[in-house]
Amino acid sequence: MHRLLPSLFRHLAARRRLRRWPKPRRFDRNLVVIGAGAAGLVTAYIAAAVRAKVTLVERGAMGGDCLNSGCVPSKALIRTARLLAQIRNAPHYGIARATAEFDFAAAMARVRAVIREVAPHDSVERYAGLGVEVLQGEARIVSPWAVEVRTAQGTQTLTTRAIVIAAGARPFVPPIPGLAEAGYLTSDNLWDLRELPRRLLVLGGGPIGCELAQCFARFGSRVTLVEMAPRLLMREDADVSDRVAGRFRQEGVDLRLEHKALRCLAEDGEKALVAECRGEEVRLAFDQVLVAVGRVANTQGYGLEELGIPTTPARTVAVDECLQTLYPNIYACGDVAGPFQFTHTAAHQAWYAAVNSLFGGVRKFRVDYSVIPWATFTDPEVARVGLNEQEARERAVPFEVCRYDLRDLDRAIVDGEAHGFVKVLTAPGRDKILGATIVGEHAADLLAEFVLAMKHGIGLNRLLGTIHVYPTLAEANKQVAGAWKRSHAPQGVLRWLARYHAWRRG
Ligand SMILES: Cc1cc2nc3c(=O)[nH]c(=O)nc-3n(C[C@H](O)[C@H](O)[C@H](O)COP(=O)(O)OP(=O)(O)OC[C@H]3O[C@@H](n4cnc5c(N)ncnc54)[C@H](O)[C@@H]3O)c2cc1C
Ligand SMILES: NC(=O)c1ccc[n+]([C@@H]2O[C@H](COP(=O)([O-])OP(=O)(O)OC[C@H]3O[C@@H](n4cnc5c(N)ncnc54)[C@H](O)[C@@H]3O)[C@@H](O)[C@H]2O)c1
Repeated sequence: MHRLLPSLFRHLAARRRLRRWPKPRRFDRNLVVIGAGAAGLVTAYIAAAVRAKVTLVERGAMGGDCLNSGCVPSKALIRTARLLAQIRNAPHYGIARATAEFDFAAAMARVRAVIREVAPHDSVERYAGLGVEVLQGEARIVSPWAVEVRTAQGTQTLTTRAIVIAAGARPFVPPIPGLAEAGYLTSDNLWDLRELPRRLLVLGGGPIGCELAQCFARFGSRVTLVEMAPRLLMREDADVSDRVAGRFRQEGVDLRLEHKALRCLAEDGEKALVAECRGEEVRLAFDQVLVAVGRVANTQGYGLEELGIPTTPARTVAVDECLQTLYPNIYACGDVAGPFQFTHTAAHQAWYAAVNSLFGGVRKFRVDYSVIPWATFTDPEVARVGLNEQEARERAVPFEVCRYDLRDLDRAIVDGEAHGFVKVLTAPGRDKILGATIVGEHAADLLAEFVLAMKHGIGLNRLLGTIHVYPTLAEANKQVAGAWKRSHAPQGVLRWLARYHAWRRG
């Protein structure tokens, strides 16, 4: 009962807050969704599928960050970079001479072509066909019951039963003196480049910094990666970061870990970043700098301040476990709400935002964050679901670790890609999977089996009992289950069996 009380009080307070605003007698819409990125598109899709009258408002390009400046362009660029790396590695496969004449402008043109090819999936036409009204303009919440939309044709105010905020995030640009004067790239404007930077400084060793630093190094830029933490991809375990850092160094990336950016300067016709490393100042020259030090939610300028909807210390819109804001009919999902910043988590939350905003009066659902996977598409690829070692320790969750090294896997050897590992955390003495990390070729695809297993409570014993095609990379998942089984073999029974067989031999 005591657990229900706070949520009951919250509910009553939210209702009281709503009553302060004049309620229309009739509503134009059941739902207005702000933002047509992954979160907003999926919210609108679900609302239309259950026959609600829904309007989706987008001020920029349909598809948001993922399609236009995030996942799609970055993965298209990675494809080109990977091909170049493979061509360089051709002698390893018995091809004595394979040369490539790389054309950066053409690679960027391909990126734009890929965006155009994917764009119909997120287009106004597709969503109109699904029953969503799409307005291309700037939305502003003027009351919990009304959204004002400014389009090229004029301004209109829509009354609505519910609102879902899916306004996304943007690159965070730190206040580094001289940075604005030096001019900088972010994941928003990088795609406008037509000439390959000769020396590229990448600020930030998170997923964006790592994926793009490796691409540009493979294209032939001299890349310096500056990261203030002691390792890359700090959310992953140290053995994961080490594998990625090792490859980066091999490929010529100048890794500057434990370097904190202090200021940018222009001297002798050259731009440079001054960073601090263990009390010393280091000068790093560059032609272009890419800022990739995190993304910050869009929470200003569209009515949250006026309605008094608060933000969290992480600067996202404050929502409860059902994605509800301070108002019972306003929800938020995707990057604007956090805590994750992925396309698939935005889409996952969107189901809850749509269903809770439309049917919350009857029943509300808490977002299930129990099994969240993600991947960083570097080479080697890094993929994870559930806990890793550092998180398990931080949360004081008891665990055991089993590992399988991909250098032993037949298919990885055949492919000339025998590197990386699969690491699984299990509950002590049991085969219950607490988390899995894969480093290596196609890690993100291989992870799907662990995601399914965790979601449906399938343990390593049942994974071991599942036939995997030979020779595939997916066999690594079975191999790690085998490693777990061997380390948990009942020693007493085995000793007894050895005696039994000896007795049988006479
Ligand atoms: C370089 C890069 C690579 C990435 N790679 C991956 C990846 O491989 N896998 C992955 O899962 N994730 C990846 N991400 C993250 C992923 O792109 C985001 O998590 C995802 O796009 C978030 O979706 P969203 O709908 O919450 O926000 P967004 O896609 O940002 O959509 C929000 C939309 O709201 C609109 N909007 C905002 N305010 C208003 C307003 N007032 N009126 C009207 N419209 C408004 C914006 O114009 C925008 O289109 C990557 C991100 C970057 C930058
Ligand atoms: N493959 C994917 O799924 C994918 C790819 C790209 C981005 N994303 C999403 O986008 C989000 C943002 O990515 P990101 O890489 O920009 O941010 P991030 O927060 O993940 O990493 C930023 C890094 O910059 C470092 N940093 C911050 N300030 C610094 C400074 N002044 N000097 C040096 N280093 C500094 C931080 O220590 C951190 O390691 C990710 O969290 C992820 O959710 C996902």
